[in-house]
Amino acid sequence: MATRVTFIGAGNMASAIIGGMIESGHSPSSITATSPSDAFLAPVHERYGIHTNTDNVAAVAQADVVVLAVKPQIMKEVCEGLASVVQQRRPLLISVAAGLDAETLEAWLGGDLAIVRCMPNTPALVGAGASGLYANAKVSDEQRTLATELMEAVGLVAWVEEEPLLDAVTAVSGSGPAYFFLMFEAMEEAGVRLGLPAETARRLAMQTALGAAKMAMASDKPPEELRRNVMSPGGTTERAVSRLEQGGLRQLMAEAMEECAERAREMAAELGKR
Ligand SMILES: NC(=O)C1=CN([C@@H]2O[C@H](COP(=O)(O)OP(=O)(O)OC[C@H]3O[C@@H](n4cnc5c(N)ncnc54)[C@H](O)[C@@H]3O)[C@@H](O)[C@H]2O)C=CC1
Ligand SMILES: O=C(O)[C@@H]1CCC=N1
Repeated sequence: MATRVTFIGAGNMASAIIGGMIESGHSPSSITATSPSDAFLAPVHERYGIHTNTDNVAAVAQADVVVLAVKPQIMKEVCEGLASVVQQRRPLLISVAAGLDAETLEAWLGGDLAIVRCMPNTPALVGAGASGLYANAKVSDEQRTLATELMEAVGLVAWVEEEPLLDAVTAVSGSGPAYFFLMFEAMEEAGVRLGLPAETARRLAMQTALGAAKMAMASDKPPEELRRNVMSPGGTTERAVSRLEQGGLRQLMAEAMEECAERAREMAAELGKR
């Protein structure tokens, strides 16, 4: 029988993973999503044909894998409500919440449990996600494989062996799509200032990002060399890139990503002691 996966929460991240799983051939009948609100459940049910349930406990009672996909701020309440069914059923637990560490989650769920922490990103929706995974000591090799298979269905998987590194994963890929979306906004605005229709500037910017990512992934050359290949000496790209360097792009990225990881640590401290 297919592995039965229950998502607690049916928001942006859960829907992205569910959409990607179905796209990659996972049977909708083996997936359930929960939410206290039908407003979140109706769209995922209609779009993907999965089971939905407003009762978390009933949905977990049938599950082999439980993906905890609610906001970190309500995770304690959700976990405590699930502790008894989880202790009975003992599914593999996968938390996608930023910050919250495995020890805290395990304690909220009643202790002695196999927990995988996963930091995914929303491009999972189109099968192009990037997830960092960490397993606590109770996760078996078989369960690691299961978590890998689940998340590989929606994109790239990278395991980290030290839990704090998930905050770095959050800074690179969990929050990363937003950096690129911001870049698209900025490139579109600048393209419009240079006279292009907004739609044309947007489509050119996105296709360029896609092309650059595909090319860099297919190449054995480092990004620096690929960049230099675009920069003809004395040409246009050199002028643009030196403006970005003068403006401190690298330092700005370093600072933004440090802030991101710091916020994940703060959230863990704030929420863990509740
Ligand atoms: N949005 C993103 O790009 C990413 C989000 N995450 C993590 O994913 C988690 C969810 O984030 P989003 O999907 O963005 O939030 P969201 O607000 O879109 O979704 C949260 C979902 O939880 C449901 N919910 C609320 N109370 C509940 C309860 N008591 N029982 C069951 N479901 C309940 C809501 O109805 C909603 O469906 C967070 O912990 C976040 O840190 C991780 C990586 C990326
Ligand atoms: O912004 C957040 O807190 C979540 C975690 C990573 C992406 N979105």
